Amino acid sequence: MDSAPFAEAASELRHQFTNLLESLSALRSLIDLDPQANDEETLLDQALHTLAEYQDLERSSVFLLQGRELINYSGLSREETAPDNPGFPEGSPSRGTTAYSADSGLMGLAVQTGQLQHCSNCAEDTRFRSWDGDNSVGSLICTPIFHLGQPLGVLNVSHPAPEAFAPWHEHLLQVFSTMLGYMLANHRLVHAMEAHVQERTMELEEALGEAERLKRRFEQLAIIDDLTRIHNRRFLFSAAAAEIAKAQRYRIPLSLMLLDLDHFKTVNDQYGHAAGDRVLKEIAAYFREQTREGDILARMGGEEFVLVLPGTGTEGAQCLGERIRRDIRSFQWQSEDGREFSISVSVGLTVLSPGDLPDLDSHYLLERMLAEADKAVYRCKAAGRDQMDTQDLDNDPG
Ligand SMILES: Nc1nc2c(ncn2[C@@H]2O[C@H](COP(=O)(O)OP(=O)(O)OP(=O)(O)O)[C@@H](O)[C@H]2O)c(=O)[nH]1
Repeated sequence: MDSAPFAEAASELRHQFTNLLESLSALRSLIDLDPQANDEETLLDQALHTLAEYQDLERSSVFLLQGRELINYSGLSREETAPDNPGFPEGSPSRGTTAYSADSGLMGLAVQTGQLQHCSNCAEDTRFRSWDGDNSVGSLICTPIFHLGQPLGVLNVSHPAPEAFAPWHEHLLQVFSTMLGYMLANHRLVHAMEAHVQERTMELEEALGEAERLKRRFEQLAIIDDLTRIHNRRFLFSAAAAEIAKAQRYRIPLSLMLLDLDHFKTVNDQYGHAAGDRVLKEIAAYFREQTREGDILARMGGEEFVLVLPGTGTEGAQCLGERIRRDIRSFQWQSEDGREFSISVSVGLTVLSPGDLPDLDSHYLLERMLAEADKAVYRCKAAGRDQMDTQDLDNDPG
């Protein structure tokens, strides 16, 4: 019995079995690619490498659809399948520079019909148009890449010899391009989500920044007097108590001055409320000029201001208070209708000297200093205004 046909059949079977195994290996390697790790071009390059690793393909490339054009994204020739030599085949168009109409040619046909296009003898097939006069293509398969019914591009494999591809090549490429479609869609989805998350994160950061600015603005507004733009009573109570605590701890003097404008009601009554407002603003600005860094200036309310001077004892504070009194007396204002007027101020001073009442709570001490300064102001008013009086804190133990 002639055993040759059996040997031939066995050899063919072995050949087909090897092809099947290699096809499965190519598909398995494709599954192993991480679609999230790379950009689209790298992903396609890696996909073509897995294909070339297991199959006898001379060239392969992927063209992606952009509008009505197919743009080359990845390409590989046999020589380049060495691990450290990825890229386009020599002489073929470089990445991203060649565009084919998606409405014509073999690739166009693949996109339009959604069917694999197999050109087994390119020299004689009228559907085939060579790249820039390249006649080295004998066989070509263009497989459409689709995902959920949407065309994404075309996977091309070619061989210089005609009739190079068998039906199992077509089957493999169809499965391969379907999986490639899933990978591409997955990759785009992940990246679109990442971009979306990044955009939302930036928006959130901007909103947080804005909220922080608004918070600071409101905090600022809460401690600033509307009319004069200097600090208000709320600020005074927290800031001055802290300064008093510091003065007690480091045993340094601290002066507190209450400045109460005299007969301010008369200013409003005689020259108008607008003139009164202007006086308050300008006097606040003048007080600000007189303060040093670290001093606290606040409008207590109405026509009453407070100056807290850390590190300043009785002599320095009296000197400043007297200068302020004289200056204010000398200022001339004008009403809306051109009448000139001046005002005066009564200054009540109290001084915390080093070692004074060290055990008292700073908030309580502040209240006490304000009350003492108020007594001093009261005495000024009673004595005819436009003067300064000092109330010694020790003279009136709480
Ligand atoms: N224009 C203006 N007037 C204010 C403001 N706040 C308080 N006043 C006025 O300041 C005046 C304070 O009057 P009084 O408390 O009687 O004190 P005074 O007239 O200065 O008299 P003495 O303090 O006793 O010298 C009132 O007429 C208030 O209406 C303000 O923001 N703008």
